[in-house]
Amino acid sequence: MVGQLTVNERKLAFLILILIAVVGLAMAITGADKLFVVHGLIIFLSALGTIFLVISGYFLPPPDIENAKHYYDDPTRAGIIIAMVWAVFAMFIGDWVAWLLAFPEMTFDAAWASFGRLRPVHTTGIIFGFGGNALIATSFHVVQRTSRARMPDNLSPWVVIFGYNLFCLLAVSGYFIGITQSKEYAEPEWYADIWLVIIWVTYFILYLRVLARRKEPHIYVANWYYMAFILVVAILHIVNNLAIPISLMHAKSYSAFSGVQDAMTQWWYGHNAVAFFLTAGFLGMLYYFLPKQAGRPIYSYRMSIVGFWGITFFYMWAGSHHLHYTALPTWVQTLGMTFSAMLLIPSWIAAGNALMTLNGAWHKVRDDATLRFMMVAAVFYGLSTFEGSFMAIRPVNALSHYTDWTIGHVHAGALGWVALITFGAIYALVPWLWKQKRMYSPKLVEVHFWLALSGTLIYVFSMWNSGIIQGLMWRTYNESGTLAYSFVQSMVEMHPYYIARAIGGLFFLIGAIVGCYNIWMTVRSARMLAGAPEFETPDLGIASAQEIKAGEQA
Ligand code: HEM
Ligand code: HEM
Ligand SMILES: [Cu+2]
Repeated sequence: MVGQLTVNERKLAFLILILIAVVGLAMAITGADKLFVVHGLIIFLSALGTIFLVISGYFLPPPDIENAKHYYDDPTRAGIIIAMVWAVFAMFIGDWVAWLLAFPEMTFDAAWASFGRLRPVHTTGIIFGFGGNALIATSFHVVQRTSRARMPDNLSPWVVIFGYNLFCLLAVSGYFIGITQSKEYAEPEWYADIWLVIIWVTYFILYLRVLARRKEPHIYVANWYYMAFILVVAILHIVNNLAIPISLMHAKSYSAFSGVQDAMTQWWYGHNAVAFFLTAGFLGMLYYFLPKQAGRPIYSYRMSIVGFWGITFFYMWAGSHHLHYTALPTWVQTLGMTFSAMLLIPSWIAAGNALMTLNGAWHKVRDDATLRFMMVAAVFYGLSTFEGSFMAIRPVNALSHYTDWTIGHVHAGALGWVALITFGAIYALVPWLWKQKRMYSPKLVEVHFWLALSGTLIYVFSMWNSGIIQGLMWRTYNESGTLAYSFVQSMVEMHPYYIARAIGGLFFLIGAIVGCYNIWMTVRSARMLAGAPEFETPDLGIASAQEIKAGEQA
């Protein structure tokens, strides 16, 4: 990593890290509560560790000029590996939580192992650790290729990757020890939030700087999706996390909002985190990697643009579907419901566009598990958005809300769509980046595919069953007008489904571990072949963005 930095960049990296270390140390020394001290130490040690990394390469010869003519891919390589580490960690915790729900005694009487703490470790680790790193890594790749422009400097992408992972580390370590502001998907406290703002703004500016250097007149549609992801996540994060810390030496803060305004702000955030983190960013991934891997232009470039504006506009208004039958004014609920129904149109435009792109390449879908990952992801994207629009209808939500149906919907999107498209993109990207003809073992990609697909189906089907049973049991009355079942009776009914879900999750986790092994072996064989003539990757084709776009004319 350091070998690629110029002398000035090394100095700057050193200074920035010293500054972070000082802040961490100050937090640790002045902290008025123990939790704050622990986080100060984590910041201090992370910066210190990275300083050693920089120092160890400080006197390496600076990069040659030749190098600067190539795309800068080291941060992408690092980002992919970090994403896979988060994947295994957070899926392991997810499966643990799944077993915990079936066997509640598994907490061993330890606070850190309770459901309330492990669950956000799973959601944050998987969405932000796995998903976020994969989005950052692939966006660096895509923006350089489709703009035919290199990173403007070598330091900024590393700042983004280091800074972002420090944020994830603060978040996840915090939940274990009991730091949370109790806002779903926005649990980290004020100092971590401020740090993320700095990193996210750096990321957005970096993205714009690459685009400003572009030699391609057109800005390819994948970049629009990635930019919407970066920009909107910044807005959501800043507004939802407005809070006042009880002091500058405490980890705790109070939200600037209260009551129903707080709820609405939170679900405007939570819903649009789904929209712009778990959807727009991954659609950017889809629109680049699927046509590339299929070797076909996008079916309709116009549809991809129309879909973009539909998704960005409609999603913004739909957040209130998380607050049906609450103190929120009915008209706001109705507004959210209406926009959720309309959302189906741009969602299916995107899913349909992806599937139609495969026309003429279906034999490749049959033979190539990487492409099949992407194809199935598009199908699950279509399914989960249909389900979401349906669940947003108020009377339907009366049944689904508070039940496992929601969890089933979440994981149809999260496993079926987000994780599968990511694995597809990573399996395409790893051989390109490490200059190999293909993955170490295409057989293992195939094995991963079937484990992931069966795991997803088992997970989603068991949650649909359990969710609908729960919903129906909770609303069944007997002749005297009282509830026919107690809550515990419904819990007993859930037990077999919870075990099934945990087994499905285990399949999914094993698949991810197989993926790690395969990626590791690909990287290793690339290292062993270092010095041998490089395989010319198809991806370096200059006119790539143009070719992918050419769909309509063809
Ligand atoms: C090995 C695979 C996985 C397993 C076993 C698993 C398991 C779980 C469990 C047990 C819960 C708690 C459910 C509850 O509160 O009743 C949960 C929640 C959640 N998981 Fe996963 N998960 C997995 C993968 C993923 C992935 C890949 C993502 C995202 C990309 C994800 C995102 C979420 C989200 C957003 C929630 C919160 C859902 C809600 O409260 O509505 N999970 N998961
Ligand atoms: C047209 C698109 C979609 C619509 C209209 C939609 C709608 C909904 C609705 C109505 C709920 C239930 C709210 C409740 O009863 O509490 C929900 C929950 C959720 N959906 Fe979707 N959904 C869509 C797509 C997706 C996708 C693609 C993903 C994931 C990649 C996703 C992730 C989630 C999550 C994480 C939750 C749980 C939030 C929570 O309570 O923690 N949704 N969605
Ligand atoms: Cu929503």
